[in-house]
Amino acid sequence: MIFSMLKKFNNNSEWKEIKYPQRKFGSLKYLLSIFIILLTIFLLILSNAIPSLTFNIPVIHRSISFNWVINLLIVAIWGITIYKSVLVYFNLLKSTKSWIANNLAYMIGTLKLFDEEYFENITNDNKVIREKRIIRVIRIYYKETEKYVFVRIMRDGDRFTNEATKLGENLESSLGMELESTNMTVNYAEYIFIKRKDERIDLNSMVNKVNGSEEIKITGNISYELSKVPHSLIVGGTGSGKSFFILGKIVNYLKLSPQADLRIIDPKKADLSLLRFVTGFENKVATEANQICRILRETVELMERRYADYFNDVSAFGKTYRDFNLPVVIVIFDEFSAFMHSVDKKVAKEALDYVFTIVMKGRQAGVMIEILMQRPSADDLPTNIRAQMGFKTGLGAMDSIGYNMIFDTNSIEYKTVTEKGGGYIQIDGKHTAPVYFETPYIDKDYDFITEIEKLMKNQETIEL
Ligand SMILES: Nc1ncnc2c1ncn2[C@@H]1O[C@H](COP(=O)(O)OP(=O)(O)OP(=O)(O)O)[C@@H](O)[C@H]1O
Repeated sequence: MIFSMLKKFNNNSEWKEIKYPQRKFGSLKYLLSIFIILLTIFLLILSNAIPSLTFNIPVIHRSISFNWVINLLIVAIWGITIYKSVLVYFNLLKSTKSWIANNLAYMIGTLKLFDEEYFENITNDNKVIREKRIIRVIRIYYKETEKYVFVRIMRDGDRFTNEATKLGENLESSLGMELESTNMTVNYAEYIFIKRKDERIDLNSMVNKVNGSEEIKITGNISYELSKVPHSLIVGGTGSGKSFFILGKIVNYLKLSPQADLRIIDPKKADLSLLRFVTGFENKVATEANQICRILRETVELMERRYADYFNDVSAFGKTYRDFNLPVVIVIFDEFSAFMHSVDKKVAKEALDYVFTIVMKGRQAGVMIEILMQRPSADDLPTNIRAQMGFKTGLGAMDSIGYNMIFDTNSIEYKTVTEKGGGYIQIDGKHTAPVYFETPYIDKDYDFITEIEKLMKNQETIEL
């Protein structure tokens, strides 16, 4: 029994209900439990349950004579008292340990997430006393894992049903933890908090070697393997940090081994187009429609060549470009929707067909695409392409319609993004819902072009 109690006490991964108002664990009860423990020890000695102890106190033992009824009574009282005192201590420990329960109960109190009604009582001298009683309390459950705290607020059709979906910020400040993601269902609103606060990383910590393969790190808590999440969508308005994010990614893709083979599409001839002045990028930057289609066509041809050369018999079963040490090929397509609107339908269709082929077939051959756009528009980026984007980010302040378009979900409570480079991210296989993040920090004096030139000089032979 004690073991099962211990197990129950230690098991944080079960859902626990928040009690409101909380039961006070007063000092009287604490003193009483000490008294019970002392009494238990005394009775243990008297009832001969600890022979070694009775051996040490022969005077007490011999001076009292018991008949069997008294002995039985003592054993019964002993059993009950030891059970009660252990319970009291476990509850005491539990009440001090569960700061989550305490903080959530405090939140219920401060936000008045309960309903009260007046009841009338008649006293002995026939006086009518009106007293307030709590008749309904918002139902909150929580559970803990090593990394997360889950808080579930039940939606029972009462006045708390709507409230349940709006408590993200209050929960964040009550628990002092960062909201990682939310999950809204008809029956409950679930908030998932990360115990270890996520950290913005530095640009130079983005590539990590993990178990022989390279990981791209986005924040302290978020990282992914390119070979598993090949295609990306980055959405953000002017000044949201899109360019810094993609330039940071470019620098780090050039640090991969073998070094990534990058192709840049910048129809607005903005920052990215300047890379054409960097040695090695001359033929890999496109700004005009015909160049853009050429780069896309050449990338598709390279992909087909890789399939013909490396994946043309059963020995390639289950293998990817990494098994043949091929460099990853990444097309970075900036201002995608602006391009689609600025060219005639035939060119737009040709470009879209190439993009579609890459997103459908590119993963195994290591041919990938990153699409950047200002606004997420279902018309500009067809659903069949969007659905293949395993890495999605929405940067900067955006309305929920914008976020919903990127992440295909409308059950998330998004907080206002004020930080430059802040936004929401969802990576397939890593997140089940978008989470807040900040792009790797880049110093304002950082010289991208010089850094990229340096990295290109170190370039190994790249397959063409
Ligand atoms: N990761 C970052 N680290 C440091 N500062 C950043 C970061 N991201 C953005 N900023 C700041 O925000 C400013 C705007 O970022 P950026 O130029 O990337 O926006 P943008 O979305 O590309 O806008 P536009 O489309 O107008 O180019 C930068 O000049 C920089 O000061």
